[in-house]
Order: sequence, then C-alpha cells, then structure tokens
Amino acid sequence: MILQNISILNYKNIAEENLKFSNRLNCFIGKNGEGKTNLLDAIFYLSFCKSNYSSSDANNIKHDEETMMLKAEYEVQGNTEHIHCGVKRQSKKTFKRNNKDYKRFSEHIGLLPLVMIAPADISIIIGGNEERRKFIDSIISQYDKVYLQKLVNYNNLLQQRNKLLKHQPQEDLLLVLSEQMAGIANYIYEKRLEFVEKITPIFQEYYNKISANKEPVSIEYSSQMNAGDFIELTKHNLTKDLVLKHTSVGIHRDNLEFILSGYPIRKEGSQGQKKSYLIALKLAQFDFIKEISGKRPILLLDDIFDKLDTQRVQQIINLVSEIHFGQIFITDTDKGHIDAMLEELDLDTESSLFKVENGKITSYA
Ligand SMILES: Nc1ncnc2c1ncn2[C@@H]1O[C@H](COP(=O)(O)OP(=O)(O)OP(=O)(O)O)[C@@H](O)[C@H]1O
Repeated sequence: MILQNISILNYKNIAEENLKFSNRLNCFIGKNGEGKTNLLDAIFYLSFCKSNYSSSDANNIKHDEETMMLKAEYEVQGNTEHIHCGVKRQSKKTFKRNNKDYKRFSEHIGLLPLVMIAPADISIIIGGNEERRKFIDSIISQYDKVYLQKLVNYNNLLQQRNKLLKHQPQEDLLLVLSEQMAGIANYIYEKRLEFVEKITPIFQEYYNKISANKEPVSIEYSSQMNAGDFIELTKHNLTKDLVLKHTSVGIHRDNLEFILSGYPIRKEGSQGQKKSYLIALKLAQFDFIKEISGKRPILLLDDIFDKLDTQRVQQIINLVSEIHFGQIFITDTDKGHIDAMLEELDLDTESSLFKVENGKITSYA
C-alpha cells in the first residue's frame, strides 16, 4: 500500500502543502517544534479518522482558522483510493472515500493500515495497565470488527453493572448482567490470548536483532480469566463487589506484563531498553497486521533514535531498510541518521528528503 500524495490545509501549524511521496523512504528533517510530528499525524488521521494526539478535532485546526482539510491518494492492491477529510469548528467532520461519505467512521478503519512509532508511545511500556489494554485493543480492532463491537458492548454492560452495585445491588439483576457479559468476556479473552501468542515470537525476534541478543524478553498476558470462567469469577467475587460497589473481576482488569531478563521492564529497564522494547513491539505489530490484512502498512517513524546507542541505531536502520517494510515516513532532527539509512538502502531505491521549517515542508536542497 502506498500513499502517493497528500494535500493539507490548516492542519495544526501546517497552513498549506501539496506533497508527492516516494514509494519507499520519505525523510523529514527539522528542528524541534517545526511541524514534523504534525505532518505524520495528518497521515495517521487519514487512516484512523482521528489524530494520534488530540481527541478534540478543534485542536487539529490551525489557530485562528475555521476549517482544516486533508486529501490524499493511495494505491491499495492495484486500486487508487481517494480519501478526503474536512473539519469545521463547531460542526461535524466529513470523511469520504472516493467521493462517498462514510456512514460510520469505523467502516474506514483497516482500509489503510498504518503503524506509527512515536515518543509518546513509550506510555505503552511505562504507563498503567490501561495503556497496554488499549494497545492490544487498537490492533485487534483494526482487523476484527466483531471484537470492537463486543468491546463496546462489554463496557456498556460493565457500566450498568457498576451502577447497579452502587445504587440498587439486587443479586438477581446482577446475575442477569453477568450472564450477558460472560459470552462477550470469553470472546475478548480468547482473542487477546491468541493475539499475544502470535505476536510474542515475532516481537522476540525483533528485540533480539535490535539488542544483538543481549537480553531475553517475553510477554505475559495476565487475566483473571486465566483462572476460570467469567460467571464463576463474578459469583465468587460478589461479596467483594458489593462492598467495593464496582466489578472487581473481568477482562477490564487484564494486563500485559512486559518482561526483560526475568523482571518487569517498566520497573527495571533502562531508557534505551524501554525504547528498544517499544520499537520491537511496533515492528511485530507491523508484521502481524501485514499478515492479517494482506496489505503492507505504512510505517511512520517519529524521532525513534533518541536514547539509543549507536549499535542499536544501526541495527534498527538495517532492519527497517529491508524491503519487507515498504513505504516509510521518518522524522529526525539529525540528518546523520537519515544519511545512514539512505546508505543502507540500495542505490536504485527512490527516496525523498524534505526540510520542515515553521510548518513549511520543502524539498531538501
Ligand atoms: N492547532 C494548532 N495551530 C497552530 N499551531 C499548532 C497547533 N497545534 C500545534 N501547533 C504547533 O506545532 C508545533 C509542534 O509541531 P510538531 O509537534 O510537529 O514538532 P516537531 O517538528 O515534531 O518537533 P520535535 O522535534 O520537538 O518533536 C508547535 O510549535 C505548536 O505550537
């Protein structure tokens, strides 16, 4: 899958740009705060109908402007896809594929697979359990619409159950809700388990390459449902739930434990190890989505080399330079990393180099 060109109007600090991209490597170099991440975020927006950073669309419109617009052409499995998005302050956004409005934005998710690695993603490694659940859910939801729907249903039922526990805790009603939640919880649990089992060996291979086999890594899926069926768990914990006035068991308490050399990385890992872990996870996500969707995702690498030693930087450059990764968009403040990457690619590989300055994106002279 290839993003061929993009037109941007008033997206954050980018006033107006019309850019054509290389099928392979697109590099954006600029100082801090110039607009490199904003450009990658515009590309992210076109795949997910939202920014990676701000849930409020108004924040994505350039200050003092009323509207923003993103328009792009993609080559997807031999077809050209025209995607258009417009947002006006205080009104609904429009999102179109080939001039047709989507009824629901969720219909668009999965059409243009994309994996982004950005500094803020380190929260997957060091943040709370919720961050890691979000990480799994966002990947599975990209290819499994039933999963996404069941997740929404589960959360609605969970809210109802918690409300009941708080205000009128009748045991028969609680049991009815638990029964409705049980099938959904089992489905989500099985899908998460399957996902972790599939992604772990791919992740380990990437981590070993990045760290030159320096430290063993593994991922553990910890779920209360490892110990038993949802109905049994809720029955067993009913007294506790009545005291706490919320549901203390279920897939909403699941966690992924990221292990490095036998210990949780979030407690003991160095900054470089955490960064390496994140990059290996995201590259594994890339392989996973590629296999499931049959499309090669676009890879966005935002300032990924910070905190890594020269050996790890080189290993990552070697890895992502492999043809396997297809079209890449990479930002850096340091042209040295980009030059090293260009050296790694064969001479015939087409690449485009851009300079980003105060929201303006120009060809690098
Ligand atoms: N809605 C908006 N309107 C105008 N400017 C905005 C808007 N939102 C963010 N900005 C500006 O965008 C700039 C940040 O751009 P961006 O995050 O893309 O930087 P960057 O080039 O990736 O920098 P770094 O290397 O530090 O990550 C800031 O100057 C910020 O004020």
